[in-house]
Amino acid sequence: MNYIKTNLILNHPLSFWANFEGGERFFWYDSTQNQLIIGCERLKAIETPNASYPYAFYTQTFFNQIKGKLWEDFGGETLVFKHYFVKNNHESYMLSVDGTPEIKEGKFPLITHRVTEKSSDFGSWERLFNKIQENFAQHRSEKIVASRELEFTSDTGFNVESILQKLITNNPGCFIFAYQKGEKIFLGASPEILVQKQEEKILSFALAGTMPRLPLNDTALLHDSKNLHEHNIVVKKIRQSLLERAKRVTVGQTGIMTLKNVYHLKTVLTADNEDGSLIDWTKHLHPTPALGGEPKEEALNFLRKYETYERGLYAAPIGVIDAKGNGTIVVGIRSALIDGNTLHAYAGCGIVPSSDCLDEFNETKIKLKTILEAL
Ligand SMILES: C=C(O[C@H]1C=CC=C(C(=O)O)[C@@H]1O)C(=O)O
Repeated sequence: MNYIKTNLILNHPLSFWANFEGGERFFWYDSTQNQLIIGCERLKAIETPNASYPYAFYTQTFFNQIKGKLWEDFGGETLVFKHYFVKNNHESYMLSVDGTPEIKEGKFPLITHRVTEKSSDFGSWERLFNKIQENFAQHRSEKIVASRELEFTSDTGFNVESILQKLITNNPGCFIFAYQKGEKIFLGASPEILVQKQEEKILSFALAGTMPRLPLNDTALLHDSKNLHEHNIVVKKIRQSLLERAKRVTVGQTGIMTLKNVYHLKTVLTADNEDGSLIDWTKHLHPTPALGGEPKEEALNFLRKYETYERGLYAAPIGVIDAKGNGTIVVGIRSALIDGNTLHAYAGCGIVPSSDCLDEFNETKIKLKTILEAL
């Protein structure tokens, strides 16, 4: 495809996004590299990212099949767009395949949304938690990542530009994403790389094990047996999955990732890519036991049966792939789906036999703050 490149300096990069109001569009900000990519107006869905398109936007739903109306026809495609805006430390430009649109500068004030929570049901969490403990008692699995969906409404609707700005400010070190199709927008700030490909180098984060960000918890987390167990299941599984396709795999030292409200245990794994595209690797790794459980199939069957709502793109692969096939796929956690005046927020946590029901419930509440503090 013949994309025309035009230098474009914007006072506010969201002006590009806002210019395509109501259309299909995606937003991607990698704060680790200070790189922003916005794509607007679907050109088409493609099978394999290739040199014809500067960037492809990839989403894969958590489960292969979608249940219910909310997530119907939303995600599960590799999309290329007619117009892109790219900004990094060196350049700021637009790429367009279909004429060069005029971009008007906009103003993007920060809004404080007044939201009402539909209900926060500890009873249903407790039932799910107890079912998981039964599953452990029957030796069917060793870890299951349970989640919650919460509904918030706002009489005035949701101002996506304001939410995105707050997500960026509040979450250094994270990947800020938004995908709009029709009336619905999925957005969030994920700290977790599922797989990153840079030529022949493959990288994946084992990110699991959490404590609230309070003094001394960073060191406590490194020595907490429940969290280390939860974490090591993920390290072991990702290492094994990488070894199935790569000869040399390196497991880094386990350390702490510090986020606005929580500490996580984090281990970086790297491998040499012998063959396989970023999408092949994504399909091979998803879901790690940081999002699904161990063993994978048992956890997936369990979650399908006992979680009462559809996960859609929550905890599922989402990211950007460039023309050379390099890119980053994160997992869509610390996220929400906005549908008109309703926002569905998601948060989960890894459950192991020694987990405590109330502690884990409280952990999901802290993780939900990523979204709630951006409203
Ligand atoms: C599933 C989520 O978090 C995962 C990522 C980091 C730490 C996690 C944990 O400690 O349970 C989860 O595995 C979520 O935020 O919804």
